[in-house]
Amino acid sequence: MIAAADGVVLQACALGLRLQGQRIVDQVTLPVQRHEMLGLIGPNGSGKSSLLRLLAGVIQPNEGQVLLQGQPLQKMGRRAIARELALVAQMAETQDAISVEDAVALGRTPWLSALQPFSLQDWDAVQQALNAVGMEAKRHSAWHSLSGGERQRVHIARALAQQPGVLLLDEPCNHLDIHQQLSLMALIRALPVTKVVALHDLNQALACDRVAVMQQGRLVALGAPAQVLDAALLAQVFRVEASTLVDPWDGSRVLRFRPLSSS
Ligand SMILES: Nc1ncnc2c1ncn2[C@@H]1O[C@H](COP(=O)(O)OP(=O)(O)OP(=O)(O)O)[C@@H](O)[C@H]1O
Repeated sequence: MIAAADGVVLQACALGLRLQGQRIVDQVTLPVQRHEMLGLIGPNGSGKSSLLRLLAGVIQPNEGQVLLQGQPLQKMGRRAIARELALVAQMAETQDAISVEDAVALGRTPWLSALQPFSLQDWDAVQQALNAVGMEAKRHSAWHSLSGGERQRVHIARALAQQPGVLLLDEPCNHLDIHQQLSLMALIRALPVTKVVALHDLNQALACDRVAVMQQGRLVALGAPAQVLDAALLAQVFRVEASTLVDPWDGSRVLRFRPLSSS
């Protein structure tokens, strides 16, 4: 559990985003605690990706602001932000003619300068990141030769090589087989950094420290998964009837769903 004294590292303050006259993110205030794993959940189109992009400074809000370590993101340079925070976007792309190792090495960019060229320490960070996602055997492979799941792992390795204090991940388990999903979630959970993870699998969300629930651009609930993900919220936000089972293997809670009729 996260102690309040750990402090807030990233904060959305009354954030609003409008696109083509539509409210995509609406008055979202969300403090992210140091070293917590915060699951960001909500139905398709509820604004999860948009909120992550706002939190990363990739897009600018129409209202409110984002504070990173207490500083307004809009006043920070890209390089300063990239030293603190990495975003692994959904379906992120990379230049075709690049090796896996070079794609991961791009994560070191915020730390390099004319006076500080790529060093052994940078290669160490790349090596560790490749090991963490189990892609060291493919380090010399061409990016375009990878499967969808392997590309996803390389994107995560690039973010890890960046060595940020805050990691934002947009549906990191997309394209991954069940073994890779479980090992990636365990890897993410064990990282000694602050994590905000957009997830569709509500059973994966149960393993987060807290969950933030989005609906039509608004933050409608925030708290411990066991408290937040009750039958009433699941019906109202996700339009499902849920039952809770207990896994006899370890006693953990498992959710099962049936769709509610749309009427
Ligand atoms: N560039 C854009 N222009 C107009 N509308 C947009 C744009 N980007 C996103 N939207 C709209 O904003 C809403 C929220 O999209 P967003 O991708 O943030 O939702 P999401 O919760 O991440 O969805 P999903 O679970 O399907 O990935 C959607 O209705 C989407 O169509």
